[in-house]
Amino acid sequence: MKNEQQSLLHAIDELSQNGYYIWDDFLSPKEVEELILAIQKENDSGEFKKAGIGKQSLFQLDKSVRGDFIKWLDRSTEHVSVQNFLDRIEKIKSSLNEFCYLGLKDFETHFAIYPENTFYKKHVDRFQKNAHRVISFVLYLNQNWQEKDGGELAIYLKNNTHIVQPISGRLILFRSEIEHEVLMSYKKRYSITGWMLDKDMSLTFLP
Ligand SMILES: O=C(O)CCC(=O)C(=O)O
Ligand SMILES: [Fe+2]
Repeated sequence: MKNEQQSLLHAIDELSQNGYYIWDDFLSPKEVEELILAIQKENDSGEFKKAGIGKQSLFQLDKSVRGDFIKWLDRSTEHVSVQNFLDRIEKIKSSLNEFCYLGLKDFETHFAIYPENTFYKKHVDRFQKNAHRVISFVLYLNQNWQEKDGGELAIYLKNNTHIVQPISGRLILFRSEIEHEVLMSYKKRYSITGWMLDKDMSLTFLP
């Protein structure tokens, strides 16, 4: 059994070699449970908004591209489970800077709910108008996920496609310029998605 520091170093090593890393049991079932309760509470109080594509003036809503609903997260959250998750991500970010000199300055993250029969078409997270996303991460919160539920993440690597099941407690990290897609989800799908940035979040409107 690896200790926390060894797991972290292993993740960073794999991420830098392969461009992505799947970290199973990143959170315990109890931690996942608490995050699901937090998501449901926010959703019940109407905090989720239909997700758009593009930034600022380019922002648009288009159900034929993505069907998820999101709620942005930050440190002011009342949910301790979210604060703990943000701390874990912060630690990965610092280690990536320490060992890979990525110069990451900040990260942004949101809860995501994909209702039944929704998807997110093939895209990249880093593009001309959103050039500051360096590493994407997604934590999955789908207890008892089964093949028939769908909603897998397809990542399109140079020579092969990797299909990632959105299993509870699993974190995936990948370079934001890699093409990827959320396949049709036949069951309500919960996750936390985020991006590590090479600029302070308040400055990302700058080139
Ligand atoms: O939920 C996932 O598996 C990926 C989500 C995604 O690609 C995005 O929000 O940009
Ligand atoms: Fe994405």
